Amino acid sequence: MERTSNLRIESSDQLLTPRELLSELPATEEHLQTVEEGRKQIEDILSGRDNRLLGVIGPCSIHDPVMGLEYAAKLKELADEVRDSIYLVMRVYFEKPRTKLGWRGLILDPHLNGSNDIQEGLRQARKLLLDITAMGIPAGSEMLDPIVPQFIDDLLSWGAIGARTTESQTHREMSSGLSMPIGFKNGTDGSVSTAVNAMTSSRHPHSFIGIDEDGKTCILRTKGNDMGHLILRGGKNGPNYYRDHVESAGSQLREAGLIDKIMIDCSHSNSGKNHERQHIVLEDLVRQRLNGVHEVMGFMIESNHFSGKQAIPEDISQLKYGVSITDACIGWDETKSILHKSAEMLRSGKLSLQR
Ligand SMILES: O=C[C@H](O)[C@H](O)COP(=O)(O)O
Ligand SMILES: C=C(OP(=O)(O)O)C(=O)O
Repeated sequence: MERTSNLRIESSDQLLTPRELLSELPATEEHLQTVEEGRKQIEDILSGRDNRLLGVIGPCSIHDPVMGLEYAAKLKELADEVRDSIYLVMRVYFEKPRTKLGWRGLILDPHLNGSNDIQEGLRQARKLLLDITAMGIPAGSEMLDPIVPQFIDDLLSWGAIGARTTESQTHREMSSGLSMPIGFKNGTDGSVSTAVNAMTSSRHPHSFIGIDEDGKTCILRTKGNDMGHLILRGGKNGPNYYRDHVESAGSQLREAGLIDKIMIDCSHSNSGKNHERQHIVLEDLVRQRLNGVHEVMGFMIESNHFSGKQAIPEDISQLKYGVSITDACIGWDETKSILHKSAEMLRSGKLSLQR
C-alpha cells in the first residue's frame, strides 16, 4: 500500500472528536432555546405562516471572535428594533470556499498565518456560537466541509450551501441530514436549476459515509430536509434579483414541488461584488415584496463594524479592527440605516427607501 497510496499526504494529525468538543463546550438549555426558536421562526417564514422578511446579516467571514461577538451585541439591539417586520439571523461564517486560493476561514486557519490549526479553529468557532446564542441571537453559517457540522451544527438555526458547492453530491447528501433549514445558492454561472436540483435531491433520504460523535467512520442514513430554499446571488451574466428573475425562479420551484419562498443575496454577483451597491438590492427586494411578489421572503447582507475590506498583513497585529479580510462589507452605520428604513417601508407600505 505504501507504494501506491498516500503519496501526496504530507502528514495527518488526529483531531479531537465531536463528543470531546461538545463536552468541553456544552450547549445549555439557554443556547438550545435560541437555536430552536430561530429554526421555528425561519420555518414559519418559509411556510408563509409568518409574513416578515428573514434577514441573514453579518461579516463575510469571522476572523476575530472578539470582534464577532461585539458585532453580535450591536445586532441584538437592531434585531429588537426591527423585529416587527424583519427577523434577523446573524451570518457567522467560519469556512470560505475560494475561487482559486486564499484564506479558508477561522475553522481552517484561526491564526490567519497558514498554520491551519484546525482543532483550535473548531474550538473558537464553537465557543463563539455559544456566546452568540447565549445573547439570544440565532446564527447561520455556510456548511462547506461535510465533517464540520458534527462539531457545531447543534448551535446553528440556518445553513447555506454556497454557489460553488450547490452542484456537489456530497453537499446535497449532507444537507439531507442537517437539522436546520438550508438555503441553496444558485451556481456561480447563474444557473438556478443547479439549486433547484440540489433542493430536490436534499429533500430525499440519502445514505453516505460520514462520522459519528466519536469520530468513527459510519454509514449515515438521513431523513431528507424539507426546509431547503433558494438563494439568488447573481451569476456570471450579472444580477438575478429583479422581479422577472424572482418570478421565473418561483415558477421553477413550484413546478418541482419545492418551497417557492426565495432569499435574495444583496452581495456577490447581485452587487457586482461592490458592497456599496448592497442597499440598492435591498431596496429593490423590499419594493418587490410590497408590490406583491410573494416569493421574496428574505435577504442576505454582508456587513461588518466598518466598511470595505483589507488584505491580511504580514504582521497580524496590523489588522484594522472590524474590517473584512474576505469580501468587502458595508459598515455598521449604513447597516443600521438601511435596515431601519426597510423596516419603516415594510411597516408603512411606502415604496421608496431613502438613505
Ligand atoms: O463570500 C465569499 C467569497 O465571495 C467567496 O468565498 C469566493 O471568494 P474569492 O473569489 O475571493 O476566492
Ligand atoms: C461564498 C459565499 O457566497 P457564494 O457561495 O454565493 O459565492 C458567501 O456567502 O460567503
